[in-house]
Amino acid sequence: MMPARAAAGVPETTLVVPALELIDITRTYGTAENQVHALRGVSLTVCPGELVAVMGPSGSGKSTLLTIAGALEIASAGTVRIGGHSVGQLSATERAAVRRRNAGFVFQDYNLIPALTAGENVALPLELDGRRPRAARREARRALMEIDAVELTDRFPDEMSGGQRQRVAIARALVGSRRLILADEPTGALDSVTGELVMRLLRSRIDAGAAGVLVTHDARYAAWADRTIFLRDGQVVQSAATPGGPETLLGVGLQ
Ligand SMILES: Nc1ncnc2c1ncn2[C@@H]1O[C@H](COP(=O)(O)OP(=O)(O)OP(=O)(O)O)[C@@H](O)[C@H]1O
Repeated sequence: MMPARAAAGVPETTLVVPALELIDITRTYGTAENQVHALRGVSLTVCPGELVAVMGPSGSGKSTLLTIAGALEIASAGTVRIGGHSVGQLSATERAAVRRRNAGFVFQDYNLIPALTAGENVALPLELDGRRPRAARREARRALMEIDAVELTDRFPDEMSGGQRQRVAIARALVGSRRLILADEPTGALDSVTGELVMRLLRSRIDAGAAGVLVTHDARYAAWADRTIFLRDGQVVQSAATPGGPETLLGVGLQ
């Protein structure tokens, strides 16, 4: 008998191109006796519609993993594919273009451009990608509105608190149609209500088809992810689905 999906004209298997593939990634800093092995053979695949949380003690390699995932840094060994494109062989300019089009980044230190207002900071990635300035500004304003920060549109970063800068940085990561969101402690400087708002926004982008990697120390926020991986000394020591919320993540001995 013909399977129901085939009978309905639906292909049996649909090929999903992962938004991010890290295959056997190693990252070593320094030389000889000063060598630090930040990542040792880490593999991670994140598909559209999936949010993966990364937890682990300080120095375990979480930020390194994220910067390599976003092609900001090059791996010492291993393969990185973003949206199916291998980034290892690309020039710095080509990598920047792949990153800009595909990935939205929230950095630990926000990385806003001091000479630009919040609105201009958020609009910048769209403008760099060829969007007309007025349309980019309109979209930036919408992104700021979503995160309850539209009143910051005309303010410069040094006129904002840490939490306000963080909200602008999140708007910049989510603006446009980026298919991969990489967030390093995006809730660090935020009160718990705003933290929840950020996670709801991130989750709705993921549910609309983006993919995400979220570095967090907080199991409450990791519970918004579909899966959590735990790093220790640059290696994945555990990977757990999170259907039951934070309870499933507690008690794994992370300090
Ligand atoms: N640019 C660098 N040069 C030398 N060593 C580095 C560099 N970046 C990271 N490291 C080292 O690599 C290891 C992993 O660092 P990483 O910042 O990825 O850890 P982390 O888990 O994000 O830590 P935290 O939670 O404190 O942010 C650490 O030992 C760190 O000192």
